[in-house]
Amino acid sequence: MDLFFAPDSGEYLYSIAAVFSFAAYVFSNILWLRVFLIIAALLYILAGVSLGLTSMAGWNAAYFLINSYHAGMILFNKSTVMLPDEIKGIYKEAFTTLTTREFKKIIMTNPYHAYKAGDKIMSEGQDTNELFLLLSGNTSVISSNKEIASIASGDFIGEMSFMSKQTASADVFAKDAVIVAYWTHEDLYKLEQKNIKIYNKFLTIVGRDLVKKLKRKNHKVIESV
Ligand SMILES: Nc1ncnc2c1ncn2[C@@H]1O[C@@H]2COP(=O)(O)O[C@H]2[C@H]1O
Repeated sequence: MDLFFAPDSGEYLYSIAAVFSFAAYVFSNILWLRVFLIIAALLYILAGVSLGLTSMAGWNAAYFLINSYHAGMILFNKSTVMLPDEIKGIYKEAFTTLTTREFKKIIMTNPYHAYKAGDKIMSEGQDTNELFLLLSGNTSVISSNKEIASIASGDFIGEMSFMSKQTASADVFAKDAVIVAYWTHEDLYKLEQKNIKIYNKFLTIVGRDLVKKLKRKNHKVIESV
């Protein structure tokens, strides 16, 4: 404490705080930036108390609280959550670019839809407003009265019309009991506005799904030649 109240200690603390503030802006990683600003704010508070500058201490207490809150939120969002069994495998297969918390939040945007065997999920040529993710069950993709593909759990349905802004390219029927998570285009627009980083990760996942389907189609064509 003596050292703290020693003459010049306020000046030293102020200088060290300034170094931490300066260093904070070197980081492009927002968490480290905030951690350094938290340390700097603490040092400014001590400097303010030591120098008898109440407003310096007061304002930095406010900065300390704001940055602590945001750093806490970043760590909270990074922390792992338990995923329900029906989505654990799907997460590991395709969604690991999102944190488990982000994935859980996205997948639970709307209550799941359930379909019985034979139910039509999408109609060729119709405008679609929903993008589905098949959580369980199997579906059949039908065009010109022929099954052109089947879609299993972990795959999207309706991603083509979502990406191309065109009508559905085929009919899709449930082959057995099917459960899907879904997003309206409005849901995804809201996600884009609210969190562009998560939205871009989500779009990349949808893009990968399309590539996977294209590869499957290529294999089929090669096999049939
Ligand atoms: N060749 C294919 N392989 C896998 N899925 C397909 C294929 N063609 C169409 N689909 C799916 O069927 C859906 C019909 O609606 P969309 O065109 O929006 O999106 C389509 C895909 O999800």
